[in-house]
Amino acid sequence: MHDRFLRACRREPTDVTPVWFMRQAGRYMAEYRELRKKYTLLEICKTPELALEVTLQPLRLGMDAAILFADILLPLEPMGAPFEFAKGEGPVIHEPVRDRAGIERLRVFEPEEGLGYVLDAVRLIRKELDGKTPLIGFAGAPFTMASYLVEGGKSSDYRLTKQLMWSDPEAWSALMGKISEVVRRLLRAQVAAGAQAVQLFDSWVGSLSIDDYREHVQPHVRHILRDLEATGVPVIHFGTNTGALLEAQRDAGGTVIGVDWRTPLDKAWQRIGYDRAVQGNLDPLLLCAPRAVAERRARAVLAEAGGRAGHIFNLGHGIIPETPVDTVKAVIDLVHSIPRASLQGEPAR
Ligand SMILES: Cc1c2[nH]c(c1CCC(=O)O)Cc1[nH]c(c(CCC(=O)O)c1C)Cc1[nH]c(c(CCC(=O)O)c1C)Cc1[nH]c(c(C)c1CCC(=O)O)C2
Repeated sequence: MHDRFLRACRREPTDVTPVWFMRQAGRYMAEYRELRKKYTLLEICKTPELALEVTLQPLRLGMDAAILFADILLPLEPMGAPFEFAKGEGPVIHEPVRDRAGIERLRVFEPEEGLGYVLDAVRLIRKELDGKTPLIGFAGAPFTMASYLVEGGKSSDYRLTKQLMWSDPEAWSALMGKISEVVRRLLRAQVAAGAQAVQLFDSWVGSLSIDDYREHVQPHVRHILRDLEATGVPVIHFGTNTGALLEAQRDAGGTVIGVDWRTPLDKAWQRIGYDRAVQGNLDPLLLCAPRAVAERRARAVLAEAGGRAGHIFNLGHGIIPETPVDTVKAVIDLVHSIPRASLQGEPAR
């Protein structure tokens, strides 16, 4: 069993630092682009054999974990808010939810009924990986999901989302409550189907002040994470632009806290506390820099982690489509070439 990743989640010592990348499956890989000529993104997500194929594609580069191929928006359809991935625009939610009536209509569904195909994919991938590489399941966190539901798609300032949050806190709380329960059940179901770790993506939560996070978001995230921690499976709690929120995110829960590249990893870990594992935090754009630069910065991330048990090397956000595969492979090889013990006591900067 290839268990570096799971050991690091539990802060147990490993030979070298485990590494995987958010969005490690996707358009930067020729195999993926080839498959996308024949199928839409949703068709791939809804066909377990195709989701399996795409999940496995990046593993030839040597990652220490696989991540289920799916999307954080998939629960919106069974909740009663269908959407599509429109060419060039990203996700489009057909009827955005902006008032009490819309929130009341949203359904809290049973994952085996509403998202059976995702759970079938988890079972199929687990069987195929046969214990060799651990499988990470995932879901979107309530604020990030709500931002798509309310805005109707991507947004630069989350104006409508914040307006709802401030103008009708009761309705906001009902919305967040429904999404959290959907996400809690979905992650529980993924664990029951065989996911060996789960990650909660709160990609856009960094747009909030600490006060708004604590008042309007943290209780809902806690509802999910406390319950998942009780399964004994590691839970990764991730967001971007979260330099001001790290302690509050830690308080909401998570075995592993994801850190983006704007906060140096040594400083972040000190603030989070060494009783949690950390994941991160190379700037994903560095994978598009000259290889020597990418490698130098990757070494700096490892030095900041200081060889402490409980660091999972990753990017601070997802791989972008323009990334050269060779650089991805070079960084994975570099991380795997450095014994963890040799990093101990090395000055970080
Ligand atoms: C915000 C968010 C979404 N989806 C996701 C997030 C959180 C992580 C993050 O912040 O990047 C998470 C996600 N989406 C996808 C995965 C698969 C697993 C992986 O390899 O990491 C994961 C973990 C597939 C996907 N989901 C999507 C792609 C794009 C590829 C395609 O169109 O084929 C992939 C591989 C589409 C997607 N999905 C989403 C958007 C905004 C878009 C369109 C923007 C874009 O084109 O990149 C919502």
